[in-house]
Order: sequence, then C-alpha cells, then structure tokens
Amino acid sequence: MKIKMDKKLIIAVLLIVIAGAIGFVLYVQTNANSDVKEVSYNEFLEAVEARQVSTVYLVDEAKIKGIFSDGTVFVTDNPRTENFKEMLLKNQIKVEEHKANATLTNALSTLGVILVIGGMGLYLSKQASKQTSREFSRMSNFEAIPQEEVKVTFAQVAGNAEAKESILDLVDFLRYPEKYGKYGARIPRGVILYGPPGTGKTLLAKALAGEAGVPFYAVSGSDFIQIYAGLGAGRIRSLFKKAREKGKCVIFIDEIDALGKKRDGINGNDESDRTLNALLTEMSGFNENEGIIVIAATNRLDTLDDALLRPGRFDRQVEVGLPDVKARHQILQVHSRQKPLSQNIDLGKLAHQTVYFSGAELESLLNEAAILAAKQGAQHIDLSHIDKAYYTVIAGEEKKDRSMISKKDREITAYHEAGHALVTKLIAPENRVTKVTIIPSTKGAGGFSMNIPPDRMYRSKQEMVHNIQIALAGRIAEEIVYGEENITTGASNDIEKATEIVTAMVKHFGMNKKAGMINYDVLYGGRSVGMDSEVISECRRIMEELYQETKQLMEEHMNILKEITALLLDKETLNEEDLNEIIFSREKAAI
Ligand SMILES: Nc1ncnc2c1ncn2[C@@H]1O[C@H](COP(=O)(O)OP(=O)(O)OP(=O)(O)O)[C@@H](O)[C@H]1O
Ligand SMILES: [Zn+2]
Repeated sequence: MKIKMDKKLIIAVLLIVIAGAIGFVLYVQTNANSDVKEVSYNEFLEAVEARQVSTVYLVDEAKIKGIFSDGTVFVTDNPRTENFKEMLLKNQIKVEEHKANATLTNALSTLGVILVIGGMGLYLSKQASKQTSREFSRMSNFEAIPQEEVKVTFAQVAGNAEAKESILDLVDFLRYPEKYGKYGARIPRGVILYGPPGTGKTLLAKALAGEAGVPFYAVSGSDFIQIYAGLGAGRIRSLFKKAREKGKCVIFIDEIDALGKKRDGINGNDESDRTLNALLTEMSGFNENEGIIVIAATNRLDTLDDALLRPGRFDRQVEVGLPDVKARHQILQVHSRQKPLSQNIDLGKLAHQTVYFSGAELESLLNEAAILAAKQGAQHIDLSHIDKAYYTVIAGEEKKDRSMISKKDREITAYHEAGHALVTKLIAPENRVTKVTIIPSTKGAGGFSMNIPPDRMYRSKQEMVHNIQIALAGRIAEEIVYGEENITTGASNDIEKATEIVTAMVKHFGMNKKAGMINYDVLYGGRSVGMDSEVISECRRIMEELYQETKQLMEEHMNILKEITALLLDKETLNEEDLNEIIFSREKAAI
C-alpha cells in the first residue's frame, strides 16, 4: 500500500509545523535560561552517573553543549573519545549530532516560514487526516510469526555449512539461556548475516526460531526510510516491547543498511539516526540472558556504521555466500522434494549448469519449470521445462547469458586462486589453507583464505616475505597463462596487501639494509610519510625480485597449477585435503 505524494507532503508539513512550534518553545526556554553553566568533565560524568543529563549535542569542537534533566544548559570539555557516544546512549541520554542553537533571528524567520506553510497545510489537511491515521497504524505493525507457526528447520537450509554451524550455536542458547547465565557467559545479542541477495539469510533466521521453538519477528530497514519524524524510533521500541513480553524470541531486521549506514557527516539523515539510536538503546537495554536474539541481514557489510558492530551489539558477523556446485545440488534437492521430476533430470548436472545462481534463483528455476509443466498438463517436469525456465530466471535480471560470459571469467579466477594456493603450499607449508573457491564473495571475485597460526607474538622477516609472494601469486598465474597483455584488475587487493607488507618492512621494521634502522614515520614527523625516494625504490626492488622469484617457482610447477585449476573449475570450492592430495601425489610421482 503506497500513499500518494501530495498526501505525504501534507502530513510532512503538519509535522514540521508541530515540530517547529515545539522547537521554538524549547528554544525560547533554552535562551531564557541562557546563563550557560560551565561544568568540568568530571562533574559532567557524575551527572551522567546520577542520570541527571537529558541531552548532549555532539559536535566536533573543543566544547560540547547539553541539557541537564532540570533544563539547565551546560557546556563541558569534549573528550573526543571513541566510545563517548556509546557511553551516553547506554546511560539513556539523548544524543544529537548537531549544534544546540541558532541565532534568534534565524529562529524567528524559520518560525515565520513555518507559519505560512503551516497555514497552507492546515487548509489541505482535512482531506488527509483519515489517510494519516491509517498510515500511522500501518507503520506500527510488523510481521510477527508466533512460535507454533515458524515451521522452518535447518533441514530446509541447504549448503551454507559455516553459517549454519554458527547459527546452530545459538539454538542451544535460546533453549536454555539460564545455563549460560549460570556461567556468566556473554551471549551474542546480535548477529549480522551478510551476503548477496537470495542466499538464505531470512531462511536461516527463521530456521533459528523454528529450531529453538520461539516466535519470530521481522521488520525491514527500508520500511523506516521516508517515515514520519519519530515514528521509526517508536516502532523499534514497540517491537522490542512486544518481543520482550513474549520472552524468548528471534527478531529479524532485513536490510539493516537502510538504518545503519556509515555516517559521513554530510548526508546525515536525522530520522534514520534516531531510529538507529533507538535500536542500539534497545539492544543494550535487554538483559543478556533473556533469550532475545536480534538477527540482521545486509548485502554489504562494509557500508554499515561501526557503532552497530561493537561488542554487545551485532558482534557476530556471518557471511552467507553464493552456493558452490555441491551446495547448489543440495538446494535443488531440497526444492524438488515435492515436485514430480522426470527420471531424466540429473540434479547434479543441473547444479553444474547453474554457476552463480543464488538459492532463491534455484528455487525459482524449479518453480518456473513446475508452472510450465502444470500449464501443459504434463505428467512430469522434464528437461524442456527446466530449459525454458532457465532462460526465464536469468532473463529476469540481465539480458546476457550468464553461463557464456562467466566461462572465461571463471577460468581466469580459477588460475588466479590456484596460483595463491600453489605458492602457499610450496613456500609456506606450515600455513593452513582453509578454503579456495571461485565463487565470488562480498570481498571480491574469488576467494582464498589462509590461516596463519594466530598465537604468534612476532612475525619473522621470512614470513613477511612469504606473504608477499603468496599475495603476488594470483597475478603471476594470470600472467603466465594469459600473457602480460591480458592480466586483469583481479589482483588489486593482493597488490595492496603486498605493498602494505613491503613498506612496513622497509619503513618500520628496519628489515632493509639500504633504508636502515629507521622508522621513517618518526623521521618525517608524520609529514610526507614515505616520500623518501630511497624507500620507494627499495620497496619496488624487493617487490620486483620477489615477483620474478615466485614466477620462476610457479613455472617449475605448472602441471600442479593446471591440476588445481581443473579441479577448482569442477568443484568450485577446494579444501585443504583436496589441495594436499594433488600436491602429494605429484611429489610422489616425482620421486
Ligand atoms: N541455502 C538455501 N537452501 C534452501 N533454499 C534456499 C537457500 N537460499 C535461498 N533459498 C530459497 O530462496 C528463498 C529466498 O531466500 P531468503 O529470503 O532467505 O534470501 P535472503 O538472503 O534473505 O535474500 P535478501 O537479501 O534478498 O533478503 C528462500 O525462501 C528459499 O526458498
Ligand atoms: Zn588474489
């Protein structure tokens, strides 16, 4: 249900009038009281403790203003600490991120404008009032699925093994929160699931509620955009209030990025700030062992406000990626359970043909095929239905045939990732390679993850050198296989990482003879850091030497590189055992 623009405008105008009037009264009050009290930071903290502070205006200046509960305006030193805002919010203090006052003339002229617009608004408002109340009541509703009706279980979520495991932990907590309370364990209150659309984030959250047998409340961040002033925050509060009355539950917030975008100070949106603050306050408000878990979903983790990711909030972040071929096979199996598939459909083969499909697209593929079969009154869903459905599904979002374009890209990615994996195994076998994949993730085109034993206090020069070589290996593989002219932008993160390591070695750690035992940041007092031409040329020389050395190493092991690539193209994801098998059997053969 969408209301028409003009009515929205009327409502907005009305609200501005009301807000303006209130603002003016407050302003006059504030100014009448204009002997601003200067308090020391310690006095201020005491007042916070005693809950005597009602509002603080956070500005990037030496002094900040605020209002005590009794209405007195005060100024105190701006501590400029990172957690200051959080501390205020935790103490239930209203935080406004702009200045407290304007000049009187400003206020008066604003009031004049408001009165004129308000008059117009009032005139038009009569017809709108009905609509308004309907809108208000809609906005305070949210999707609440009672416990008995959350039927989703983990069996319905295919693939996503890591995400599932991480969510599975929480089931036990929701079932027996007391158990954890007894040990004083701090349980995550919030989990962020991030990944591309249609990969099963909502499904996982529902499965958590389903498995734990608790109610499921769902809202979407985008519902709060263009909402009327103050309503978003109110809605959050009423959501949590309702949830708390029920006791244990899962609260799901889809598209959290609509609420919690990084604030850049320019495009600050007061309304979404207010809603976000309400959310953060509610989340710090509930008792750790009440058994409420908030799950939020987003397609992009990197755009989220850091305030959301701090401990005690959404401190667990779980990636939900696109499915690899094995996961696609499982998803197809889950969704064909109730469908009369013809014998000649091989779901394993279909999984191979649906590279880059999300879970939702696979579901839709089978569904479209079923609809076609039903229309024709066919006995089974057969290959012709699947074929037609395939094009309906991919035509839905882009005209090009994905399977064709992706073929070349897939191969490039495979060589690139195989390069990283091979070099790791060759020069730093003590490193664990947990996963190599060619399925794109939010972090980039391919995926390569390496675990270096974390319990080390120091890194040796040798290890740093190895890490540079590993980072360069993706590009090197591309260059060897496709030629210097055809290298791609796929290595940009790798180059960044390698550059960071090499500059740290030369500039900070005294690991380069020519540059010497100098910390160049200290030497230059923070100015024109690293512009020393000697430093630059040393970094370049080291990088070039390592590049050539690694390239030679790879050229000597091209057969292994090719084998890893072929297996990657087939299975899309390899784990450590797969890699070891290839490398071991090769080594044995060489003996
Ligand atoms: N891993 C999966 N296993 C089984 N079905 C899946 C899976 N992923 C997605 N689906 C199917 O796709 C549908 C949509 O998935 P869901 O709404 O959970 O995706 P989402 O990640 O929340 O997407 P969005 O980011 O668009 O909100 C599910 O209802 C289910 O039918
Ligand atoms: Zn790479």
